[in-house]
Amino acid sequence: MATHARGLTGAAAGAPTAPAVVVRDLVRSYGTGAGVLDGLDLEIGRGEFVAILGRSGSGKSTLLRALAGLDHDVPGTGTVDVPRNVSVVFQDSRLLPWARVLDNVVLGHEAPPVQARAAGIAALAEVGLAGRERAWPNELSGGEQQRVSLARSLARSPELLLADEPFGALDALTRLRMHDLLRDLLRRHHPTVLMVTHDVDEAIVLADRVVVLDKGRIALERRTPQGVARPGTHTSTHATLRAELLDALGLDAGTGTTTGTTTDRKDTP
Ligand SMILES: Nc1ncnc2c1ncn2[C@@H]1O[C@H](COP(=O)(O)OP(=O)(O)OP(=O)(O)O)[C@@H](O)[C@H]1O
Repeated sequence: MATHARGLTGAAAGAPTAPAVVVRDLVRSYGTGAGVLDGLDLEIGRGEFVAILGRSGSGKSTLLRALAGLDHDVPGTGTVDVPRNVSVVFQDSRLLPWARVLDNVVLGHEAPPVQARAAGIAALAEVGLAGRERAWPNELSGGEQQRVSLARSLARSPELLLADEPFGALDALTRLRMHDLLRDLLRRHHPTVLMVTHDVDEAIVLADRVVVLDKGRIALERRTPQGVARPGTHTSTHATLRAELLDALGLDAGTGTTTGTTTDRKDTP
């Protein structure tokens, strides 16, 4: 069976340069067919932001769920090492409609109630929702609900933030505002981030490194212009990288739009 080790052990735990996430030979298969993940290897450095692209059904969410430890019912092998404190943000904010905003943020928080509420109030202020603590989720816009979702993650000071198409349901303008907010939050909190997205441009402008999944393995990985090049890697300009990623996704670079190029486009009639 696959293992999901919480917390790095041994020499890795004490070494400042040790990766935050280490995935080795990860196999996941839902049925009797070919594995959705087929011996995938991935390392993510501490504080690094990795975006995962891939065609629909390429296994992006399956990988994210494995890192989140949410896949105990999925047969597979391999090892996943992640930090102890992991938060997940999904495409839909998953707020409880019967709980006020602050209660949604602190629900399940491990700290004593007073500290949890203080952390929740601070996190809501950080995402620009100071004063909305007592609002009900249905009184908020989609973008505001996603801000609450980010606040809920932030309030837990995660070492690893996993995001599954966190801005996928938002309109283009709100999405750009959320990009600015996320950058701002990451500058202050420095978690390690793995974000699944269908948007090639979003991946390039936000992440340090972009990884393309195909047939359950990594087909391509590239540093972005803002990513720090390491020995053995190369850094491209946005346009070059975009063309390269689209090619790896089997898309034509000419299909881009002003709001971003999504990897879903081929599947859309
Ligand atoms: N619970 C499940 N039971 C059976 N098959 C599943 C299950 N979850 C996912 N799959 C299958 O595994 C494959 C990979 O799914 P996954 O959700 O990881 O893909 P994805 O790359 O995130 O796709 P998308 O971009 O469309 O969200 C798909 O073929 C999907 O149908």
